Amino acid sequence: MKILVAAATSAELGPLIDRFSLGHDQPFQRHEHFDLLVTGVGMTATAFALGRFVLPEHTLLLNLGIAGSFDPDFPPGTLVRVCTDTFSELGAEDGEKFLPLDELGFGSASLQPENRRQYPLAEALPAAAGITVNTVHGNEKSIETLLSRYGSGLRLVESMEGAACFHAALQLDIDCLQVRAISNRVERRNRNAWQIGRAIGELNDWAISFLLQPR
Ligand SMILES: O=C(O)c1cccc(C(=O)CC[C@H]2O[C@@H](n3cnc4c(=O)[nH]cnc43)[C@H](O)[C@@H]2O)c1
Repeated sequence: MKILVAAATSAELGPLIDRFSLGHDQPFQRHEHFDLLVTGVGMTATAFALGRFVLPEHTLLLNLGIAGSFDPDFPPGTLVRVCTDTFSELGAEDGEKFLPLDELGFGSASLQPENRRQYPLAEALPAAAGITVNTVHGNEKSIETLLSRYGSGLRLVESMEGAACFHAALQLDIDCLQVRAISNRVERRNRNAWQIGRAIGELNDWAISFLLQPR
């Protein structure tokens, strides 16, 4: 099994990069245990990078990063496994209504990986539902609208890449795990409250253990 680790920024994987003596500046690097891809932020950059760098030998795409949380049970520092992820902005407006992709007849905006293998270290993490966005929510009205669409009790987290990774893995017929460390609550933008260092620490401790498992 060869793992492709994908993250939006090298900063999110700083401790892992140091632990495995990799470089902080190259987008794609090979290591005996895994390959590492830094995609850039957002779904377009992620999809393009995965299209370029996923190789036939990769059997697992491991998407790692920080994320925002809508759920008070997932405060900053919490590690979650995103099991389902939705392109929440893909659709059409009809006056006050939002018509998701599914209702337009263009397939499903919500994706779930179809994994062949089991991954106990990932499966032990709390399960979350993800939405993937181009615009980080930071406005009370848009957060209220979003929660009225998806419900507030859904263990919901937000990233800018997750669903693009699930899409690529499904297209390429490979396993995919998305593990995110919560860096911030999704609320009226309050950058001073983001706990990025703490989230990166938790994420990298987990990822290093995962990659060092005997396979
Ligand atoms: O400022 C820093 O030191 C810093 C270090 C590492 C990473 C960052 C980022 O801003 C990473 C961007 C990345 O984070 C995800 N993210 C985090 N919170 C949210 C959110 O509330 N909504 C959506 N995405 C979020 C996202 O996947 C970005 O790619 C900064």
